[in-house]
Amino acid sequence: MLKQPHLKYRAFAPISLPDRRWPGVQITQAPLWLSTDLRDGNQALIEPMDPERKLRMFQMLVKIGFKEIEVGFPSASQTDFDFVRMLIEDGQIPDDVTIQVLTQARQPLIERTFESLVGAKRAVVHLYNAVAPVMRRVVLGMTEDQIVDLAVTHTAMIREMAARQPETDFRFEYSPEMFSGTELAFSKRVVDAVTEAWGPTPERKIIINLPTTVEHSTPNVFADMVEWMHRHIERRESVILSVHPHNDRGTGTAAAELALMAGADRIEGCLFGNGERTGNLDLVNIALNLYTQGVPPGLDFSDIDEVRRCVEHCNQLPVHPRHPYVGELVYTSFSGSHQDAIKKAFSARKEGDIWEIPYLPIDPKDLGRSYEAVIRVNSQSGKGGISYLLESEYGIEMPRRLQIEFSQIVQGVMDTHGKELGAADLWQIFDREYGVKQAPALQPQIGTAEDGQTTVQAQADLCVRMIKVDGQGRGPIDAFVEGLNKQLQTQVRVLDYHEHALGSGADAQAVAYLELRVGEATLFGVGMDSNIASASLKAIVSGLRRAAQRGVLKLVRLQTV
Ligand SMILES: CC(=O)SCCNC(=O)CCNC(=O)[C@H](O)C(C)(C)COP(=O)(O)OP(=O)(O)OC[C@H]1O[C@@H](n2cnc3c(N)ncnc32)[C@H](O)[C@@H]1OP(=O)(O)O
Ligand SMILES: CC(C)C(=O)C(=O)O
Repeated sequence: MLKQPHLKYRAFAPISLPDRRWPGVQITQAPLWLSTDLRDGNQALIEPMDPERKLRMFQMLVKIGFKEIEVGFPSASQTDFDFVRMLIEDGQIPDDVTIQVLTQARQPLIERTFESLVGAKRAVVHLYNAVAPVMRRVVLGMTEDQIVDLAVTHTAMIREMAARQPETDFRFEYSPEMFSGTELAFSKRVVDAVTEAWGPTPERKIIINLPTTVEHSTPNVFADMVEWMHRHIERRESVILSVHPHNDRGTGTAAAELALMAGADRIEGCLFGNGERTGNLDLVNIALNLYTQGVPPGLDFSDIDEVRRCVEHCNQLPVHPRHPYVGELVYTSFSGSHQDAIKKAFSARKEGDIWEIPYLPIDPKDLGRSYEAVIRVNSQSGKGGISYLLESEYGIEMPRRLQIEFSQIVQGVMDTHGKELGAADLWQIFDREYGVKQAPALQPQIGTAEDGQTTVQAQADLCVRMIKVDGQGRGPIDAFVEGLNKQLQTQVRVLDYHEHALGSGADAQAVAYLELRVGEATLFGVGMDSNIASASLKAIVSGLRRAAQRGVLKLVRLQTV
């Protein structure tokens, strides 16, 4: 065994392009898109799609807005051949959509390919052959000249066959397979020869597609290679320069974006990055990256979960929960500081503002997702997340110091159970702690004394005892506290007061949050009632009951009801 096994690998070589321009380029428009889900994606599946799945995928791609769709390798299998026939014969191809099919540079395969396309209005015939040194040497056993000849001969053959089926508007794509592992000068030689053999014009361009069949360099090297081709190939004005990245190093998206900056016009890939090995380029990722820069991608992902369901059904492969833009967890923050920032940014945001929500690069609603899962609470969460959930799901707008108090209570529960808490769990904890829903009746009678002061008579169940309250003050709260203090050894003071309405119309409720000083302790009480004064009095009782449970409340007189 080798002592240093890494020494069997060769490092990729940088490209000499000192005046490279791509690093300063900004992408300001969407590329032409080609979905190869039904070809490169399909050929990588454990079980290739059956006709039902193929059609469902095709229809989804059309619905998303793809105008060029590679639908298969019709000479490879009867299933692929029949699918192309079905699309054509059943009129499944909309007028503004062009199908594309792949073939090797072998006459019988090309003949079969043309057979599959009889009757199509438009089609792109896509020819490939490997050009990289290892493929020339090991797989094809051909010299450079023979490779050029292979490509040119079969391009000419396709041209002739296309001329024999004039009812179809044929376009042509050529891929020097393994371009990213090939000497640039040789790629240019093959591509120029093929372009000449096809004879494109600026009005009827050839598609030259540069694949990273296997990604084996950093994306800047691929960008250099694309820019070099963009600047050196002949008849550039008659060429649509396309790229076809794979994702072996996990940088397929970066490679595609840098390639666009380097001069590529068109991108091939699959939805959510299905495809050989680590997959093809993820087209959704690129499209939505553009979207978040204010560039319309021309593809519709406004119901991204529908697309995901379709892709999972057709590919019989799951999409990872952390997959960009679509994963189940990608709009969810668990950690406290993220939740805090999101909550504050949502509160500060006004209709029509630029989207600037920290930790949320895109508005989930733009993709048909809700804000429900944006914040989830576990042991990493803080007050921001907890209060966001109670506010968004139950309309509870806790004042800041109550948020701090309540988050410590939640943390205690979390430390005991260690599980995620949903909004309903938080509401249960809140209700249990502050006794909101089952608050004891107060039966308050609020009146006005001769001197204009407010009078309150009520009964208050303080856990330890039910007491009768009879007080007078500047308002109902003041009067109630005055009445309470006459009977309490531990004196009560109201430090802060917040209230808001919950719901509207006949069912509207007021929620009051009162911060109390009870002896040496400071704590909150919460009250809910259809009457705002009663909600406040209930909040005081709620706080005192909590104080009693902690043993910090002492009565002076035992004046029971
Ligand atoms: C990077 C890519 O994704 S390219 C697309 C790859 N996709 C597929 O291969 C899926 C569909 N393919 C198939 O079903 C089959 O490979 C077929 C039907 C096309 C051909 O099958 P077979 O004739 O049995 O050949 P096989 O698959 O073993 O291919 C190898 C032969 O094709 C030759 N070959 C490979 N690529 C090409 C090409 N682009 N042009 C011409 N010949 C080629 C090889 O040199 C080899 O030739 P040899 O038999 O003389 O050694
Ligand atoms: C046929 C070509 C474009 C291909 O699929 C690849 O090189 O990955």
